Amino acid sequence: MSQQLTVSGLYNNRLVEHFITLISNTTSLSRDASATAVGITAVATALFAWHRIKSSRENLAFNGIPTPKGARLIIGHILSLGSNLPKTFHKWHKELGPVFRIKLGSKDAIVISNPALTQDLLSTNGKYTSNRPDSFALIGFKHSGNNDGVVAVLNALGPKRLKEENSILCNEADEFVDLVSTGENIDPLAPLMRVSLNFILLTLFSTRTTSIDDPLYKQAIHIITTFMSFTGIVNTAITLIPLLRVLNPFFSNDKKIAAFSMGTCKPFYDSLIEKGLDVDGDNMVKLLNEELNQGKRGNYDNMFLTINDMLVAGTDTTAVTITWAFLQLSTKPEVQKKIQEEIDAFVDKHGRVPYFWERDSVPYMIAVQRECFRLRPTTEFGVPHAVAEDFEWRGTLIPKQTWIFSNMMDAHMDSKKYPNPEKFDPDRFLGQEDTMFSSANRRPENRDHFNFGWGRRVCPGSHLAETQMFSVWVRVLARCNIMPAVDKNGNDVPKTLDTVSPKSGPTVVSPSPFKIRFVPRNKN
Ligand code: HEM
Repeated sequence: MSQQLTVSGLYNNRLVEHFITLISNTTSLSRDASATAVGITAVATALFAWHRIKSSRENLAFNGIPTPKGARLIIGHILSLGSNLPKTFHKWHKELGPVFRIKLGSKDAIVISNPALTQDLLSTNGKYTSNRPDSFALIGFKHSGNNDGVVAVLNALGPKRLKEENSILCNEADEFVDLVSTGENIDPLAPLMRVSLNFILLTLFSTRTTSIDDPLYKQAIHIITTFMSFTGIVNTAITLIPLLRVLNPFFSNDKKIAAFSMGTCKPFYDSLIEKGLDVDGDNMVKLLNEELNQGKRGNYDNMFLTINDMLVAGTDTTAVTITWAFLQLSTKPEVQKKIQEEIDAFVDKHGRVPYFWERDSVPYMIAVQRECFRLRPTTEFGVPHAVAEDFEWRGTLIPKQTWIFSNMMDAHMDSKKYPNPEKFDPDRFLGQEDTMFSSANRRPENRDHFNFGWGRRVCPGSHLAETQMFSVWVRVLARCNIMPAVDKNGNDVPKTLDTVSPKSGPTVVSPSPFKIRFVPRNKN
């Protein structure tokens, strides 16, 4: 026994030693002592080799990427994240630099803020960094790497097709203005969600909702917000704590989503698809069914993810972006006035407001849109990427399945790219005439902002989002002044980015409820 322990002692590893003692204690009871010694030595050698490989890999892994204090066994940094994630990450960036790593339950994650480094990690090394996390909740996102249906649909909805479909966007935007331009206090988020939702519903199924009380609206928004509630760093990380998953298998997001997908989403989508296939004229489900099912009716499971992707990724993103921007505009009458001068000049000449492809007639409005979007990103940390296989990045091994979050909040406050980043200064974007869509595919120094993500995963719906945002902005500002809400004595109750808190949790960060007014303009 003492001899065996001396052999194991060479390895200078308490765990291995303990393991060998354990085996030798049990085996030496029933076997010949020398055979046992050989067996134990073999096991110890194998364990030692495994341990050395593991520790040398661990030493190289994340070599040089700092990590904040406060990680605990099993839960990692979850308890240190706090309730205000952008603030916590900003503090960690200040302490540790533009790249740091954290543990979210059992998961390794990298948070990166510097745009040039993010470009290098997520675009130049996109071959390794373009997966989505296995356990990432959004079914559509999770599978769009393998199921490129949604990207195909969105490509089909490219600039040319969107020009043809422009009247749909304009009609929806006009209806929005008709509805809200009462001068009453109103929270614009729900009616703006309806604008985005209707466009997707009309394009896919040739149907639309008639109001925010329409059961179709309610059910669609229920599905979208439920999916969204499964996402977000903290929500997802908590479901990754192995112990909790063992105690309660339903703690796993996957199980919750699977139950929700089959029980709620499938019947909803099946019925929409059936109706979409029955109508006269073209729509996307007819094309999809032709392509995927050779036009056969009855089973549409293979269209489900594409449809879900479109609805979930395309509805609240755009609506939330416009809502944050209108909040910012509501306390900036002088900015609105300058935009309205541009729009009015166009209307005087052409008898109508400009379309998206005529955006060079409203350069100041475009610059203001970009500045609002910079100051309040729609997703604070993008949509996480996951590492597909171990790879070396700047002398550091980044292990397979590491998650990567790009910190949009900090990237948009980079004072080299955006001098005086805290200041609302649309002039910084004047002269950038290209679309956000083309800017999103440029090098970071030539990009306007980073809201549409990175590399191979860059948002395929950015053109649709931008066209829609344009239609709504131009129609609202042509007809209304956006003003603060008033209290019962008629006094303004101004709200700003500092006083309307973001609803933390899901990936898309919507504002807590707030009200503003759309007051019809008196052009004289
Ligand atoms: C202002 C509105 C929008 C914002 C801010 C936005 C932002 C994003 C971001 C940050 C990503 C992840 C990029 C990355 O992984 O690096 C993404 C992905 C995606 N977006 Fe958008 N998006 C918007 C509108 C839309 C619209 C209107 C659609 C289509 C209906 C859409 C469809 C998608 C899809 C399908 C993906 C997943 C792509 C993939 O995983 O390969 N998005 N979006």
